[in-house]
Amino acid sequence: MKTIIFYRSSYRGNTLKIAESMKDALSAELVSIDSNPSIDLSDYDLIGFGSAINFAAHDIRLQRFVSSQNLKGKNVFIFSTRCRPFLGAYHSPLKKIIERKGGIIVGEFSCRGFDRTGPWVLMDGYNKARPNDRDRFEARLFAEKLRWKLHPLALIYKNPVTRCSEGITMRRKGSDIIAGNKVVFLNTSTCINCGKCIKICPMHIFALKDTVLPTDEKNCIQCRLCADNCPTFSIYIRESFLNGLRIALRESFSNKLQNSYNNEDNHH
Ligand SMILES: Cc1cc2nc3c(=O)[nH]c(=O)nc-3n(C[C@H](O)[C@H](O)[C@H](O)COP(=O)(O)O)c2cc1C
Repeated sequence: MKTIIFYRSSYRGNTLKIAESMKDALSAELVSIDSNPSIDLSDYDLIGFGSAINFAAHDIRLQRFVSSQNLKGKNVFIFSTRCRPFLGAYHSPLKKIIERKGGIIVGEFSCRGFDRTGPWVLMDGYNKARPNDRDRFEARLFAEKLRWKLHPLALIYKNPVTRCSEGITMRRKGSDIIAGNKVVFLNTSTCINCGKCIKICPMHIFALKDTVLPTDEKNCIQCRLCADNCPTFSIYIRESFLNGLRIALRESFSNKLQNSYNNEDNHH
């Protein structure tokens, strides 16, 4: 599926982070509209447009760029980063332009982005460190889902095949498959089974069954070595107070964590 993503990310590069995650998942070309691109879109099966929300709508330059394109019959998705916790009608102006140009909107995505303008200066910025790993993970899932939705065999083949092996909780999110349950989330659609996480995890929570899976996530200590070293950003660790508590209890009242750490042969 030939895909191109146009973006503008002029404030902090927030939207670019999201665009890059989508680019990877869709094997897309990524083009900044600041380079004044003049590209014939007739060859493309899917076209993405994304920017910050600036004053309750997509960046005005992106809106103008979209207005100048011929999108007749084209599948289009849009995305944004924004400061406000909820999206509301922020996407409406761009959606109207796309519809006017004959495009078909097949998906939309938005997440929060760091903002240190206006009142947020007082607290040295709002949405600190956003988009974060989870936002990028969600962006990839969104893109994967689009890929499946637009697959020529999508009607017959409604969900991607699960590469599940016994004993692993599989969580369905839309049509994407995530292995793991509460702590370690592995996007099996994007995982390339390189085994880097198996090698790097000090707690030996990953194992190669038919494919790489987090088989022992209860022993995860949230060190993030796996997520930070995953070449396809397919791992997300849910850091939470409860998980911190679980680790502390396991460490204090049993030697399960120590055993897992010491057991070099565990699951390899
Ligand atoms: C000039 C300006 C106007 C903005 N207006 C809004 C707004 O109306 N609503 C909102 O939620 N965020 C608003 N923001 C926050 C940006 O949408 C947010 O920081 C975004 O992630 C920036 O993305 P970028 O780094 O890709 O440009 C505004 C930021 C700037 C700089």
